Amino acid sequence: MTELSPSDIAKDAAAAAAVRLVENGMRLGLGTGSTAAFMVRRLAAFVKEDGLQLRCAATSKATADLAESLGMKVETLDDIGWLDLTIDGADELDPDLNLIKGGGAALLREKIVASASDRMVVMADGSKVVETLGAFHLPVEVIPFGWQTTKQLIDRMLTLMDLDGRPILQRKRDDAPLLTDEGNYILDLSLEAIPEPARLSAALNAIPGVVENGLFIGLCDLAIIGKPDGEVVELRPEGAEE
Ligand SMILES: O=C[C@H](O)[C@H](O)[C@H](O)COP(=O)(O)O
Repeated sequence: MTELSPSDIAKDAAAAAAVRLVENGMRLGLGTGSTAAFMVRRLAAFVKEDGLQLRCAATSKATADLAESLGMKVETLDDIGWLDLTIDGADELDPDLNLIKGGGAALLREKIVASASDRMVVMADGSKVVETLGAFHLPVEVIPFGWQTTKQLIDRMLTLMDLDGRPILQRKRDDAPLLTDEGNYILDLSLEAIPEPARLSAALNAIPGVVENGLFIGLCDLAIIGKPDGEVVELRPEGAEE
C-alpha cells in the first residue's frame, strides 16, 4: 500500500470521524472531491463489515461511480426525497462555517444536496480554514448560452461592489470549456477576499445566465478538521450550540 502524504492523513482522519456520525437507516448525501473520496471508501467498508442499511444520493457522477464501484447502492435525490445528513469537503471555510466549494466543478449538485439535508458536515484539512473567504477562486456555474455576456454582467456587478476578480472560463487540457455534470460552464473569480459573502452570493445568483455559485452560506452545521498527526478538531458556527 502506498504511504499517505501528511495532507492525505489529515483528510482521511476527518473522513473517518465524519463516518462515525453515520447511523443505520440514514439517508445520506455523499460529497465530491478527494476528501469525500476518503469518506466514501471508509463508508463502503463500514457498510460491508457492519451490514449498515443506508440510502445514498451522490453530489456528482464521479462520486456515484466511486460508491458503486465499492458495492454501494446510489439513488437519485428525488427517489430519496430528503436527507438526514450530507458529508462533503470544501475549498475554504470561515469561522461562521460559510464555505467556498466547487473546486471540482460539483457545486450545483452539492448545494442542492446540502440544502435538502437536515445536517451538513464538512471534512477538511487545516489548510482550508481561513478568517475571510476568497483566497481560493470562487467558481460560478453559468449556462453555455450567452456565457460571454454573463461574464460581462458578472464583471460589471463586481465593479459596482468594488471587488476585483475578473471571471475566467475554466478549460480542459484541450482548451475546450470544462463541462459540469449538468453540461454548464464554470467561471472562476479570483477575488482574494470576500468581505460580505451572503451579499455577493445573492448578487451573483440574480444575474441571468448564472445557475449557482460556490458560496455556501449558513448550510454547514459542523466542520471536522483533520490534522497530519491523524487527530481531528470539530468546529461549529460561532454561537451555535453543540
Ligand atoms: O466541486 C468540488 C467540491 O466542492 C469539493 O468538495 C471541494 O473542491 C474540496 O475538494 P477536495 O476535498 O479535493 O479538496
